[in-house]
Amino acid sequence: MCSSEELEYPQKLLDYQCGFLVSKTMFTACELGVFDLLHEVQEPIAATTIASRLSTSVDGMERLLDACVGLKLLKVELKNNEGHYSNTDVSTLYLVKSSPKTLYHMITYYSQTTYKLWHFLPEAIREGKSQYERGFGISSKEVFEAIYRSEEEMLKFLYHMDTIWTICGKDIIQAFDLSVFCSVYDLGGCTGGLAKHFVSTYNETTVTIMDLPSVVQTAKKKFVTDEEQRIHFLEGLFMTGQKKNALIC
Ligand SMILES: C[S@@+](CC[C@H](N)C(=O)[O-])C[C@H]1O[C@@H](n2cnc3c(N)ncnc32)[C@H](O)[C@@H]1O
Repeated sequence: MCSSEELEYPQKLLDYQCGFLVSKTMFTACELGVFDLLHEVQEPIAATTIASRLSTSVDGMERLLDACVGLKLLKVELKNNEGHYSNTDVSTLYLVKSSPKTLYHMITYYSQTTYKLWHFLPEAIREGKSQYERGFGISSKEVFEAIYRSEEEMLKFLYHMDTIWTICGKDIIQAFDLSVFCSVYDLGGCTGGLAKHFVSTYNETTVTIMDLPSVVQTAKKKFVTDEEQRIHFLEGLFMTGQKKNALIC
């Protein structure tokens, strides 16, 4: 049932209609390095300075900064009649690239990959298939071949996946009592985001991550340190219909 307010004024629909404008404003500020610069300078600075440091137009930057103030991603104060901008506490924690809790990698993935693919949502619904071919010129039937179309793209995806666990991993692990399991296999365990929370919550548990060889090699190099000794890796393929590796859990 709709409320009479909703029938009088379609606020929800207007919000849905404009949702992508909000997303793209935050994505753009992240990608251009606005939050990183403001974190680096550690004091409120004018739009002209920000535009010059980030090599953008002044007019465009002023509009972006004011939109970010409206979205509460930035703060502004007047000094000599000129707006000076700084990060909010939330932006410092989640939007600055160097923060341990940064969403930067997930945001840039959404901006550069997910956003582009969602442009073809009508085609995806009509055809019932992913739109990597239209979006990125990759015709593979295997979606992970498209996602991992280059080493650079694979790394971007892995950082994107890892970010999710830095935000909600602890809550997910603590939502269940998993203490009875001393040996855990994480199929498609990727960078070990879940595994790290597992071994830090349960002192006796070992986790074996099974993933594609290239992913395992990158995870070992860039995401899991030697100190995390209770995390092991297994290279292989699952669900391909090919009997390349037997996996017994
Ligand atoms: C959506 S990601 C999820 C990653 C991880 N479970 C997480 O939550 O962060 C799916 C994972 O499955 C892996 N994967 C996809 N197809 C695979 C296959 N045929 N064999 C092994 N791993 C595969 C990918 O490399 C990726 O790490």
